[in-house]
Amino acid sequence: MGAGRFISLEGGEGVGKSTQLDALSQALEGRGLEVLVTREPGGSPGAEAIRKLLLEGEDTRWTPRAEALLFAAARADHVAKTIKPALAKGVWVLSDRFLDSSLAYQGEAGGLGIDAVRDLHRFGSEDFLPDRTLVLQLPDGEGARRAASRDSDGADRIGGRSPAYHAQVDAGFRKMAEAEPDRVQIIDASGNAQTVTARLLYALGDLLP
Ligand SMILES: Nc1ncnc2c1ncn2[C@@H]1O[C@H](COP(=O)(O)OP(=O)(O)OP(=O)(O)O)[C@@H](O)[C@H]1O
Ligand SMILES: Cc1cn([C@H]2C[C@H](O)[C@@H](COP(=O)(O)O)O2)c(=O)[nH]c1=O
Repeated sequence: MGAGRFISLEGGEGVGKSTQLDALSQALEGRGLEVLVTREPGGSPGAEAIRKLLLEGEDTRWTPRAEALLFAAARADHVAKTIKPALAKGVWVLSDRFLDSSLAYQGEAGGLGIDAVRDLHRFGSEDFLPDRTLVLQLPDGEGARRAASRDSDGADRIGGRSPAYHAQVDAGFRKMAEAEPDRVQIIDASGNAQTVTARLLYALGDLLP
């Protein structure tokens, strides 16, 4: 049994994370790896229940602090019940969003500060981190346009926040890549899906068996 790896795919709304997770899991399975695709908020029964609390309803449903705590609680359950058990079996775990979404959305754009949100992760998930975090980035507004044409029923509680909020989210992801360059890498998400998948595989080259 080879070592499992934990990879998170990050970025703003509609940049192609779900599309790329499907393609990446197929590419990794094609290399003989066992792969589990999961997501945040969610990925375990308890965390999926918290997902509904977080994404449904009015923007004012939760205070910024309560929102950050709910994300951290969902993540703690996801890590303990899904991610760590899979890694222990040698599975490659690919997560649609993880900690860096909380750092960018709640910490940077939400105004709580990156350090405060990282402290919640230290407590909730013992600072458990991905082996690699790949942040998909598109020119301003492009992801929102893709998401809008996909979602005929409108955005969720957080996706529907202002363009200024989402611009700060993008800036937050760039800060994380600067702060932790070995773990967090920005990937150009423009061009067709196959081209983007090739960029992702290249960025994982040193981890592949
Ligand atoms: N490379 C691409 N070029 C053009 N359109 C794309 C590309 N990749 C994905 N799309 C389309 O853009 C839309 C958003 O893609 P996707 O759902 O994968 O993004 P996401 O990052 O998972 O979104 P969200 O953050 O809202 O969950 C979908 O309609 C998808 O088919
Ligand atoms: C993990 C995480 C997510 N969010 C936000 C980002 C999106 O607006 C939604 C999740 O929706 P998706 O379609 O499944 O991407 O939640 C956040 O604000 N903080 C987080 O930690």
